[in-house]
Amino acid sequence: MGIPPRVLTVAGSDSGGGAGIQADLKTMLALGVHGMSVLTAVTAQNSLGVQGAWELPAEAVRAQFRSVVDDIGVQAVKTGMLASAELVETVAGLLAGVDAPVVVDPVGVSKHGDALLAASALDAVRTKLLPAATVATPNLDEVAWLTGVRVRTESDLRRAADAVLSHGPRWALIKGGHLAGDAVDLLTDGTEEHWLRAVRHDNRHTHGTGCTLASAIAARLAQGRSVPEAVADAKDYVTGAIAAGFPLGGGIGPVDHGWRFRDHRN
Ligand SMILES: Nc1ncnc2c1ncn2[C@@H]1O[C@H](COP(=O)(O)OP(=O)(O)OP(=O)(O)O)[C@@H](O)[C@H]1O
Ligand SMILES: Cc1ncc(CO)c(N)n1
Repeated sequence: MGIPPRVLTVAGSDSGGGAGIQADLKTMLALGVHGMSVLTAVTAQNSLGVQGAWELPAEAVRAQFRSVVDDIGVQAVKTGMLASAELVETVAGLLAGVDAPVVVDPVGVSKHGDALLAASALDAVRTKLLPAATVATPNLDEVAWLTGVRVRTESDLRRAADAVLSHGPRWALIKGGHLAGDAVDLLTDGTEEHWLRAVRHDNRHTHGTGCTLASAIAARLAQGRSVPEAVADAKDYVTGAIAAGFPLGGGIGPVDHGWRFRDHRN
């Protein structure tokens, strides 16, 4: 019996099930790895926004991390919502002792603009978390607050990537999902450049896109793919999940993490 690669997500809970830990674990199941979680915060969240958020003590984050890493082991780690400077520093310190690729999704705000990271944590993300990343996956708002670079067109993506790389991640994946036109992302390590282009799906049900993409990258890295291969495959997966996103509640519904399993005759 084959043992699947193990992937750890360090992130917050989204009670609505579209983003956060829930998106990460569903993505990992869909891509054939064993998903594990270190919870950093609990959010009360749905299709309309974030109604509340409670951060866990650093001690609880450390204990979950040690339980997983010391016994089970990890082939890749993904980080998402880290809430505060203290948790960013705690997680960055824990990652230093892990010999596995790390995907950092520097989550700042939710799709509705609700804060998921304290403003006081910005410096720790720049100086402690980004240097620990094999791949950092900021969206355009996150690029702006991390580097000051404002991306308005595709031609600005290269400058954004250079600014992110200057903080030390091995690769930067700049997500152009918030631009008009095709959904174009740029992956670069400063030497190689890979442009990832997908048709934009005219679907408002996109809750969880960023978490899903980062977790898919981590899953493929754990399966031994190179960074460019992992990102290309993750992009295909998230594009299909966005195309199949469905309405739930009164606002923005989730992407469909299970789109590859659906029996469309039902
Ligand atoms: N409407 C769309 N159609 C196709 N692809 C999209 C669409 N919107 C975003 N994407 C793609 O989805 C991926 C995630 O990008 P996005 O910029 O939405 O992340 P994000 O803002 O971090 O997500 P989140 O709101 O979950 O934090 C990228 O590959 C992006 O190009
Ligand atoms: C818990 C959580 N993490 C990440 C996101 C991404 O937007 C979200 N909405 N909620």
